Amino acid sequence: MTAALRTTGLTAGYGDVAVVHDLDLEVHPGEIVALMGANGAGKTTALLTAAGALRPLGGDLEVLGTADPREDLRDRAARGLALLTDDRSVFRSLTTRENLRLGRGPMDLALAAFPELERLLDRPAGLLSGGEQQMLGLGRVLAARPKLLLADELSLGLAPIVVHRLLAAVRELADSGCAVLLVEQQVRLVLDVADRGYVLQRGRVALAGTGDELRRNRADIERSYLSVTVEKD
Ligand SMILES: Nc1ncnc2c1ncn2[C@@H]1O[C@H](COP(=O)(O)OP(=O)(O)OP(=O)(O)O)[C@@H](O)[C@H]1O
Repeated sequence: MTAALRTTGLTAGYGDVAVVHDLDLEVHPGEIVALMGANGAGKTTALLTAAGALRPLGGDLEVLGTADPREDLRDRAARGLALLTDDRSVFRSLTTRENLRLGRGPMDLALAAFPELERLLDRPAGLLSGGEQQMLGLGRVLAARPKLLLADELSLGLAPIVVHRLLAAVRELADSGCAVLLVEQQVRLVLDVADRGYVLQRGRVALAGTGDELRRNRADIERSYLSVTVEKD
């Protein structure tokens, strides 16, 4: 099956400083792929480069069947990519309703995924709780029925019960055929839903495997965050 996202020997970073090196990664329609690693490992840099918000420094990048390094985030969004950043991607001064109207999909689909948003429709998004803001950002994305979702730290600052709710919605989206790349530090949470995953260490893939393989290596992955060498079983 054709990958929705494929990087081959990708180098990414800022200016001429590379922080992600030689990254080979694939995300296929219908699967959730976790990109894990400690603070500063290069996860966000890889995600933003795949989205088109950063230009690759080298290597190849294919997004939804097109390998054009001149494409930016706006081009890719028009072709079915959705990016959810760790600032929750909501406009704080606009109401929930206005935020949903700015999305590329019908508001009803967002409200079907997260009915709790209904009573918050007239409230400025900046006054919503962290979990509600994340539901709003994700709901707007789900409503657009993207072909490829790139999400950064969905769990940031949220209670586990809210994170499970968000991840369940992401699972449903993937089951409907969307390819999902989830950047996440919290290994245990993301491996509950991931089909495959990669662990980055100082900008390089230290470990890659299926969800089952990675779940067996959970403790090793967590130790790798403390810079202990990761080895497969
Ligand atoms: N705008 C920037 N300019 C220069 N260097 C940056 C910039 N943003 C990030 N970096 C550096 O790139 C490296 C990788 O950062 P990145 O944000 O990709 O890591 P991360 O794995 O997502 O970490 P975290 O989990 O803490 O968000 C870090 O050393 C960071 O300091």
